[in-house]
Amino acid sequence: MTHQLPFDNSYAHLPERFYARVAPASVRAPRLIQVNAELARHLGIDPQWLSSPAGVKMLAGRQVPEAAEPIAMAYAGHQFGQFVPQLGDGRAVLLGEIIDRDGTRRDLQLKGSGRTPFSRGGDGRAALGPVLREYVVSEAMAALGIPTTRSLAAVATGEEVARERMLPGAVLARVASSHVRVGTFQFLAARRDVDGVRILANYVIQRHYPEVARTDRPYVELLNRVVARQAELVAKWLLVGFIHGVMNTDNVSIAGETIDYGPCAFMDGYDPATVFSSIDRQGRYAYGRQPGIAHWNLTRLAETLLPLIADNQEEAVLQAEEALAAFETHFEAAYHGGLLWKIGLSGLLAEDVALVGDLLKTMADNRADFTLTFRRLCDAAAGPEGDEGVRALFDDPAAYEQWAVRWRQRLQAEPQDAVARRSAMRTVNPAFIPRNHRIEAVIDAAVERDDLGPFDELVAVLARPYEDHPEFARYASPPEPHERVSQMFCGT
Ligand SMILES: Nc1ncnc2c1ncn2[C@@H]1O[C@H](COP(=O)(O)OP(=O)(O)OP(=O)(O)O)[C@@H](O)[C@H]1O
Repeated sequence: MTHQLPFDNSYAHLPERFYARVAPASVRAPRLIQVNAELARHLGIDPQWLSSPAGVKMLAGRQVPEAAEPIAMAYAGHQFGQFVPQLGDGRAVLLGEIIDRDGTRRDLQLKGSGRTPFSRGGDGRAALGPVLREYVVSEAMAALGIPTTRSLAAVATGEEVARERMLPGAVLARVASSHVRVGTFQFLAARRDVDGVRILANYVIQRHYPEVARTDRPYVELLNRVVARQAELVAKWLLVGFIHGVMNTDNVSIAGETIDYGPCAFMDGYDPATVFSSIDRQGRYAYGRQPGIAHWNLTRLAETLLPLIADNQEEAVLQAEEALAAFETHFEAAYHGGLLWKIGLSGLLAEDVALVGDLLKTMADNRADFTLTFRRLCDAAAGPEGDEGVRALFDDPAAYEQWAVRWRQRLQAEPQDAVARRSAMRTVNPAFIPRNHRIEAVIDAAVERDDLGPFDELVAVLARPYEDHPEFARYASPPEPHERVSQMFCGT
């Protein structure tokens, strides 16, 4: 373990037009909120050092480590369908890259660490609430097995930020397999910088998809890989009831990780039209629209790659369209396959898609809690004595019972030991998700009472989401009517 961070940087050596060199702003009185010790060790960083005054200074941007080459990355993006040619890290600084224990290159970025040349009118800061939200949800996603950026640490800055009112400020140390976004390609393409797009594409291939370098059509193969990863990612979101909330092209990671936990939320009662973001008035990013939006975003990526795919425009378009068309196949396979696992089936028969579709429809009609329904189905799969728990989640219990008759018949066609089936189902149906009302309570305690106890506890519960923790059963429950959070502000 070294006290010097083992940086090994690559992005900062790309052409200077891809980013701006910056220094994180110094903050007055940094105070550690949390260090993710396991992740630190995985990166070869001593968690004790990271928690020490020297480590906290680094996390707060007060002391830049020797081998760091801090930069703010440039990017553009379609925000709610509107193209903005110049966004970029307005409040984030990429300190450098670290090769982790598995040999994977990871970015270490400070989010909320001050103004950069891309800040536009913003203050470059982050408020404590959104930092805690991103920490909780990104770590929960990782524990659920969903590709995501990670949270290495959070520090309070001891300074206030001006939002709808004055709020305590914080910085999040975020780790990602890279921060290259669809918007990074768009930034270069919008400037007709084909050479830049090629350099970026080659960089991404080398970093994330080295296998395509040896193919005859590396750029269309790159598109194929990104399409497949995004399709699988969105399927995984749907399978746990996750709503990203702000699927702008600047929030689509080329590496296929979930990035930017702004107005995100997990559904309680199942309803595919659910929207949480207060600024998403049209429901553009509703739960059920996420696959279509992902495809739309990937089409924007494809447009930037056309000049690299083929000299002949028509030929390039044909190849790109073929790559984009594969989205649906990847998505359907991942989504339907995942749903079947969730109801205890591994083979796919023709009628299975309808069977699981009817369950979802019944859940929607009855506003059944998404997470609890599937978790309790694990017990019901072991025998009808488990039905009671599921039935109780439906306004009309008979609707569930009718479905369960068909389900049991279908289960019999795939004989399996009841205990084994229940155990297998419990590995894909979490008991704990970061429910919105719980996150709000954590933020409220931290911001209003300077009490981080609820945050620590929630992070600990969500680290093992597939296990029962009877002492934390209250975290598994949906909100009571008075606890329900129906809207999320983009609150930054
Ligand atoms: N307080 C702020 N000061 C300066 N720029 C900001 C601020 N808040 C957001 N931005 C910039 O506005 C754009 C959109 O913000 P958004 O909230 O989607 O991103 P973010 O949460 O800051 O970053 P990321 O996507 O890296 O998680 C980004 O370019 C971001 O850097």
